[in-house]
Amino acid sequence: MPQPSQSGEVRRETGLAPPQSSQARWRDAWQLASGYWTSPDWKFAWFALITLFFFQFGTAFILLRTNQWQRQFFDVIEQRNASQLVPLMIVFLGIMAMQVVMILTENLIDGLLSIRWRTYLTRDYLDRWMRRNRYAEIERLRIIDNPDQRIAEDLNNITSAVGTTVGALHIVMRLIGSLVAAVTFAMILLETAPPIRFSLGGTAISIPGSTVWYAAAYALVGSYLTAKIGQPFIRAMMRQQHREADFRSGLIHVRRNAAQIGLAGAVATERQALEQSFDAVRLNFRSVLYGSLGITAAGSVYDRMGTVLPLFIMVPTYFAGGMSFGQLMAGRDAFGQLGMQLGYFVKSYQLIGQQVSYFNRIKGLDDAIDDARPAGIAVGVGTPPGVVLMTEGLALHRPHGAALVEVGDWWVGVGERWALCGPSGAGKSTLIRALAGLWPDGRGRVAMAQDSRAMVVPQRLYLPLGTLKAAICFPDRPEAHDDASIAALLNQVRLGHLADDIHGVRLWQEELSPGEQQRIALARILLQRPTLLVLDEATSALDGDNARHFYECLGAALPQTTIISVIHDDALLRYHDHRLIFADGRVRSEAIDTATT
Ligand SMILES: Nc1ncnc2c1ncn2[C@@H]1O[C@H](COP(=O)(O)OP(=O)(O)OP(=O)(O)O)[C@@H](O)[C@H]1O
Repeated sequence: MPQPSQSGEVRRETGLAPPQSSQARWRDAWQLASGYWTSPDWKFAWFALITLFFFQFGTAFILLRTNQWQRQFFDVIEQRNASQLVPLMIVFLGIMAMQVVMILTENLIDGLLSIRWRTYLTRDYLDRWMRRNRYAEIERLRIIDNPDQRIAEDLNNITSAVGTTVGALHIVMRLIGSLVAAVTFAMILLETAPPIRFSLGGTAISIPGSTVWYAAAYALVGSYLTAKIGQPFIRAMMRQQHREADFRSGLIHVRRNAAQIGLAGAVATERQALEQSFDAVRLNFRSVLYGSLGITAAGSVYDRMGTVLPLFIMVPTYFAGGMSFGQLMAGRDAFGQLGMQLGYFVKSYQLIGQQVSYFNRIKGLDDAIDDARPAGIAVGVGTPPGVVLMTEGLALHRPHGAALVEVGDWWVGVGERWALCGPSGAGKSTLIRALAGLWPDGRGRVAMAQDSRAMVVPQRLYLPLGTLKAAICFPDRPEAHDDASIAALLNQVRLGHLADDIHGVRLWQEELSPGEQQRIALARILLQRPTLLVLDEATSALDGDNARHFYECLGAALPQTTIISVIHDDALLRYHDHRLIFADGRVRSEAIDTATT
């Protein structure tokens, strides 16, 4: 049964995680968000942060000036004073110009900060995800779903400033701006607000600033109700992201295996599986939709009420001659602004909910990266003279602890050629992974000679995107080798017909047959000239003649190279001098009499 990790995220097959405590959630979010401000880019980061912070005061100042302007404007109308209209219009244009300049500058800084922050986080996560083979380990154990989406999309959504998603910093800045503006408008309202008078137990009580209190109460009640209405929406959003990601990875899986699915006549089955996966998206979308409708309804009632409620509250004072028409209109604007700023939470509830789910998913990735268990199998360097590879007390386990095969002590001498034989599933490929340091489950030790240059060739070769030359030279850069030697190699491995195409950029992994890919592997080996070569069924797709040619090329070109190869075909035993036989969870070694094979 998969267990929840520290973040509460569980392995994908169990679905959504139980909710985290809000304290832990805030701590994790803080850790993720704060790193950039102490990174090498800290000067720009702080410059942008401080500038954006002060811009919030600038925005509040502009809102204040607009409010004062409204008051003057409506007073001029009440007094029918036409001569003041032109000067007021000029002031209005000035305020508007200031506002436009501020918005543009703020957007520019926001955008630059967003991409630099994202760059920092993306590099950090790529480093940590790929360091010490964590990315392969996460896939091998299927710890979390879609780490790619978390790095590409969730980090973008957290740091974003422009576009459809409003990022975390943007929301924080708007909250600060709202607070500053709320204080400013509370001061304006205080100017004209009559006190609230009532008697308590015979004592007359007077609280100054009635309108301010009404606006604050209005915003708090609105925020509370929206928070309540919004809770199911957040849960539905988190579910939606998981399901969207599953649907997308299903599509990618079908695309990658298109030919195999067609050959198996399984198009209808796969189509149905995709439909089911999309059904999960579709059904949950209803919850997202109904949740967002609830929030939208709450938001629009809140907005509408905010425009008339202050008039009903202040009109009695106006009728009693306690304020001018301009003050009434400016008071209504101030009430609306105060309510809007205090109630930013109302409007931003969806955004905060989305951010919480992005942070949670990134935290899940963090846990998966940091969740590295101590390796049971130690891999090191240093062997006795004449030994190129050795194991000591090596036992291989399955990922969840069950024993797979007991290898014990095994020494491979310089120049020896070992065949690893045994039934399917006995653990031959797992031993090779352990030798390469990619299988930590088990106990014992693997050591390699200090000066050895090892190369591991799996059954299915990895061909990077790009030219055929890049695929042959990999992991070297293509420029490291000249075209003529690559063409000669292609001839040597019986792929001479591709020699004119080495600069063609194509999907070589899809285009070349498995047997051709195994001959590309041979070309790579001849180019790299390793001192220790480990082959895992590297000729499984070749016909008998080409498989023999493969080993004969190795024998001729790399006579000193030590070779360990997993084989199923006894006809290839003649190219080896020892074999390691896997049977019943153990191994035994024996010498091969090459004269009789
Ligand atoms: N990532 C993994 N997660 C869980 N089990 C695994 C994983 N990789 C391998 N195994 C299991 O370990 C066992 C040994 O697999 P391995 O690939 O080493 O066998 P093999 O001897 O190379 O087989 P074959 O000859 O068919 O290639 C198998 O039962 C396999 O299911």
